Amino acid sequence: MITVESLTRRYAGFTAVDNVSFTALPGRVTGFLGPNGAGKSTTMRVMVGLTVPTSGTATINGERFADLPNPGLEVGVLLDASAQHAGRTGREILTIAADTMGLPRRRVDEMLELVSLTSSEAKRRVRNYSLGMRQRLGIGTALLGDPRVLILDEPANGLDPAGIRWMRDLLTGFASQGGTVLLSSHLLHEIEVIADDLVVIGKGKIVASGSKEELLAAAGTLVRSPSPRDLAHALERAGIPSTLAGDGWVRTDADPARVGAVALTAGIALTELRSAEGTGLEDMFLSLTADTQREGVAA
Ligand SMILES: Nc1ncnc2c1ncn2[C@@H]1O[C@H](COP(=O)(O)OP(=O)(O)OP(=O)(O)O)[C@@H](O)[C@H]1O
Repeated sequence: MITVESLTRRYAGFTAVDNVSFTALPGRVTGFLGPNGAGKSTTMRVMVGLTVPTSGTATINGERFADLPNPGLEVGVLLDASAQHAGRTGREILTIAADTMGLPRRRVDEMLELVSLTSSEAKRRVRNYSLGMRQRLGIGTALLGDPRVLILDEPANGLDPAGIRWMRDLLTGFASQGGTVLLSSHLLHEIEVIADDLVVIGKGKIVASGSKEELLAAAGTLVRSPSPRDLAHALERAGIPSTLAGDGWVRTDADPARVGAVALTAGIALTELRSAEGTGLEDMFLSLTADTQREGVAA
């Protein structure tokens, strides 16, 4: 289990991660989503002791990463597949990691087989690896110590379609045996297929978290108007809470018929009105993070 509590990380007056709390549970794949620069990598770096938090904590099975005696046996980490020593071969990288963790050398061959790197590829220097091969090697390194927790930043990056499916099966299999998986990805379709739980972050703050089903079902109503603020005020007067989602969109939990009636009574023109349910993860993601998107896109 991964527990993040009131985590904040500031850089010279800029708050990259702002009072973030969530858990990633055993037996489940938790998808960590957010626009570029939202704070995903920073949060994951704090989890694995690479970045010191300004305040708050991140623990793995109740312990801070820095306090784990042999961290590779508890948590497998893949944050940047290109950060591996480019002058070493794949086999050397796995062998050094196995020695560091006190694991038998046979684990190296088992991992090479698991991630489908051939023995001739394993002898090649990592600088000559393709991105997908580096990613496979990174996954092999993460799984070497047979950990119960995985923290993966964009693990599908660079993988071919068969590789993406392999990764999906690997991670769902890992979780189904009681493992905890936290993965970030911009591939929303991948997340939609694989994740049980979602944590959505925008501009350093959590904007939604919960089970995928809950979040997709509770998408509510999306309504668009040339006067979104007037609409939000009219809804408020009618006792309906709403949020401005940017680009004229307003999101509310009330059903579309009620929202339409309020707009009619208030004389506010609408350009679109629909239930957000069933629109899928991409629309949910874009509407939840519209205020924090560079492009200002809405659902
Ligand atoms: N060492 C640092 N010094 C200053 N700012 C930093 C540092 N590390 C991260 N940031 C800033 O913190 C913010 C969050 O970055 P982070 O890499 O966590 O985002 P992300 O959600 O992983 O983005 P992406 O989807 O693009 O990978 C960004 O604005 C980034 O520029």
